[in-house]
Amino acid sequence: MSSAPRDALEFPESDRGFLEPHLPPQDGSAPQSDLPFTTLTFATSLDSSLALSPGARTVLSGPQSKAMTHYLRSRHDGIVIGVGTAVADDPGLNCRITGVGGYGQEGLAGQPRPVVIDPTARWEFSDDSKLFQLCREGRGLAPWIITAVENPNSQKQALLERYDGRFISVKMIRTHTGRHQIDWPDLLVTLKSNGLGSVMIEGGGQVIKSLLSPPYMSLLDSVIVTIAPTWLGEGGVVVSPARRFDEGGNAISAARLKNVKWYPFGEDVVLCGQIKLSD
Ligand SMILES: NC(=O)C1=CN([C@@H]2O[C@H](COP(=O)(O)OP(=O)(O)OC[C@H]3O[C@@H](n4cnc5c(N)ncnc54)[C@H](O)[C@@H]3O)[C@@H](O)[C@H]2O)C=CC1
Ligand SMILES: Nc1nc(O)c(N)c(N[C@@H]2O[C@H](COP(=O)(O)O)[C@@H](O)[C@H]2O)n1
Repeated sequence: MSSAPRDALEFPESDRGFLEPHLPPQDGSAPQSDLPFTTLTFATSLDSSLALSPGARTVLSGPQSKAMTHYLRSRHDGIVIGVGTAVADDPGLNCRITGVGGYGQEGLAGQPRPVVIDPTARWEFSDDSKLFQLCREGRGLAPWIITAVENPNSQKQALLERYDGRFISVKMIRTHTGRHQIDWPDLLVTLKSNGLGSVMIEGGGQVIKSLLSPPYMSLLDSVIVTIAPTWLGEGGVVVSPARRFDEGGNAISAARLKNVKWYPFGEDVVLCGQIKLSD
């Protein structure tokens, strides 16, 4: 054991039990699959915003639900975010729960692999980026960057490789508006084949919106949302999936949860459930 850094978080045993049915099984009871156990998890305001604006790092979770998110990180092998979040937040994407590697334990056991979806390899990370600071301090893993670019910038490649991160080039679909659209099953299979048996997808808005659309929402095993008692107001990064219509052309709900449980957590409430796929 080594001493835990000052930013270590506590998440007591007594708070962990309720999450267990919503987490990747620890007893090997998960069915054999090419796909990882996939959890969608994020924090939202009462007006369904993730952040004050696309470029603004915004604290929504209170101390208890923040610690819960770090516990979730300890229970998944990878954390997936979009490049918009990487650029806006310069995130750490490590697990800061006391007892994991770098937080009271030698090595990096319990640290998730950060995975950044960056179709055009536009993220201008450097040695000063938070992720690499944490790598140097032995408190986190280097990112894998998912891109459609076949030969990304060699300086960026060298920096990534210095910390044992890498670019992973995948095929992406181009939509009629010219945007890249990841093939989610293909990405998840790639992550599993690279050793990530479970992943949590944290956001941001575009990532969540695309995952909450058919057919991709069926890939989600679990959804865990922290709801903070605040309205961020107009101009926020809103989570609102594309509209859906029934055969008669009437608008229907875009996505719905089943097996829902609500847990008050400090001033926040944590909502756990699974995607309801049909009536
Ligand atoms: N409250 C919370 O829990 C969280 C808040 N955030 C916030 O969200 C904001 C960023 O959200 P966004 O601007 O929506 O950015 P984003 O993180 O969703 O990234 C958008 C970019 O990622 C790529 N991307 C996303 N989905 C893709 C797909 N399906 N296929 C291919 N490429 C895809 C594209 O390059 C796109 O431009 C930040 O302000 C951040 O702080 C982010 C994560 C969690
Ligand atoms: N659970 C949660 N609550 C919030 O209030 C948030 N703003 C986020 N954001 C996500 O966490 C990432 C930051 O992680 P580090 O603290 O830097 O490790 C951020 O990039 C979002 O993915 N999440």
